[in-house]
Amino acid sequence: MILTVDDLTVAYGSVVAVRNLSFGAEEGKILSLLGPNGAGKTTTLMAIMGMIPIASGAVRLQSRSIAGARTEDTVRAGMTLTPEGRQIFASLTVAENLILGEAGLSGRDGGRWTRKEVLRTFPILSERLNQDAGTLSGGEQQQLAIARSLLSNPKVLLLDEPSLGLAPQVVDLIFSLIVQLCEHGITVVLVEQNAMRSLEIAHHSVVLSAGRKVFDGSASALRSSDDLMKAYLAIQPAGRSPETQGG
Ligand SMILES: Nc1ncnc2c1ncn2[C@@H]1O[C@H](COP(=O)(O)OP(=O)(O)OP(=O)(O)O)[C@@H](O)[C@H]1O
Repeated sequence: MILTVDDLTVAYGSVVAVRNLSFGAEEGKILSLLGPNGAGKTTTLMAIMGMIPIASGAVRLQSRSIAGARTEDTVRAGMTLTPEGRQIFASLTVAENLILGEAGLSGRDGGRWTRKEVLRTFPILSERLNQDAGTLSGGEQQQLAIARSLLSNPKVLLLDEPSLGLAPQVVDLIFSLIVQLCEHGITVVLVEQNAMRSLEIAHHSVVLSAGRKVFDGSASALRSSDDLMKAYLAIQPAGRSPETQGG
């Protein structure tokens, strides 16, 4: 396992959002982290990135303990989060947003994901380099957000709701890009409200409900369990359309 989370508990004051969560992400694979609204998915991603404190538990990236590490050190160690809502700088150009993605990483060994390589993977960004990021479409902004994350050359990329609010054909593009990243050897932890689509590309899945793990197994096993799909992802056996919302 390239990323191991062991007995993680995270609380906001007296509200325990994630309780005794353990899971592992296998190198070069896609892990789909699912669950209804408020299940604790975003909290999990932020806690393992060191963006919010953890109450207890261990997090290891390539066997190295990163629990409690500063986010920038975790990024340097090889794990990056593309947050929900993209959080690009709207009033800066695409090029400036990419430069910020590279900032602070000087001194790190060069990796595959140079700006040139990123622009090759996301060609639309090449055409938009001098445009303010705020003028991009939702799908283009999401590509910019992922591109910026890639510039830190992550071994593990955490993606929080990358398809949120995008038109169906743009969702297709984003999902195919995620598969491409995986083919380049990047381990992806994918939080998605579009549970069915996510399970189509994922190898493994972990399902949370009210902060606790209720499933940990292959994506195909989850897809074929009508009971789990219905109970935790609100997907009826007869209604398994790609548009079904999964939390
Ligand atoms: N900043 C915060 N302060 C207090 N409670 C919070 C905070 N952020 C999240 N929570 C609570 O923690 C729990 C888990 O929230 P989280 O956002 O991690 O869930 P989620 O699975 O990502 O949900 P969603 O699909 O709605 O994004 C929820 O009960 C939520 O209300």
